[in-house]
Amino acid sequence: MKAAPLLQVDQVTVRFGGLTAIDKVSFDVLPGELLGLIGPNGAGKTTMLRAITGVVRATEGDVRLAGESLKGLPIHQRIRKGLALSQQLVKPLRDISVLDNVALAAGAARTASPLQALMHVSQEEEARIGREMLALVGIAAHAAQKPGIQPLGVLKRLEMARALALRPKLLLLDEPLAGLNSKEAHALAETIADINRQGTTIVLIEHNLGEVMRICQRLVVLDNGRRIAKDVSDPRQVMNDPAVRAAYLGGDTLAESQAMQHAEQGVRHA
Ligand SMILES: Nc1ncnc2c1ncn2[C@@H]1O[C@H](COP(=O)(O)OP(=O)(O)OP(=O)(O)O)[C@@H](O)[C@H]1O
Repeated sequence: MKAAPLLQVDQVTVRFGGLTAIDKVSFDVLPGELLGLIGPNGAGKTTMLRAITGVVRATEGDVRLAGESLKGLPIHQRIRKGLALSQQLVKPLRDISVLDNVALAAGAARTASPLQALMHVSQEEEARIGREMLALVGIAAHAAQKPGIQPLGVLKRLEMARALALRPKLLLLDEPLAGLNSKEAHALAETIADINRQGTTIVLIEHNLGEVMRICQRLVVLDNGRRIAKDVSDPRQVMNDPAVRAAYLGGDTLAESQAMQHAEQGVRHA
């Protein structure tokens, strides 16, 4: 029997004034999955993540986590229910250590505000979770250092560790590989696959299609706010779908043709 979906996005529409950024999009995420959410620039990927986490309100439709509707819930309550978003822009607290940044997030998972998290009694437990998460994302050696001196690759991993410290049922990753060179991107993609193998369900937004196809089990493709491409079991087949090729190549921007190149390299190397 097929497992019940962990996340159900049901006919979600998001409008900004006259612009429809998401148009009646539906998809499910199964427990344990690593699902890629892809599409060319402006397709609506980030808006979809924001609608899931409650940063923007869906104009229509519903999002359910473990069967429970999130309609009307503010961001912090959605986090309590098991969502965590790791953002593209990395913004750690610069004056405390890498470990304390993660421990603070672990505390915030159990209290209502960052201030309460700071004063939380079981700081040892939070530090333990912090160390565990830093090891999981591969930056345990940086625990005592300040974020200010860390390269982007480490900061991206720190951002991921902070999201994981919330012990989410579902981790949403918004372009984690952006700005990294190909070697760093490959290594971080491997870490994301590892996090998934160790039990975290993940939705990954990413333009680096080679890495997406290497690590994702299934893809949802957006274009102009709509879902395109059939649901196929092999993500590498998705790039053969004429609608997907047209969506990526139709824009004719450098980024999009690079995306296709990445995809083709990914298929060759897989
Ligand atoms: N807060 C907002 N107000 C008005 N329009 C918005 C807002 N956020 C996004 N949009 C518009 O919604 C559409 C989808 O944008 P979105 O950022 O979700 O796309 P994306 O697929 O994440 O793109 P990219 O890959 O370039 O990050 C775009 O036309 C964008 O200009």
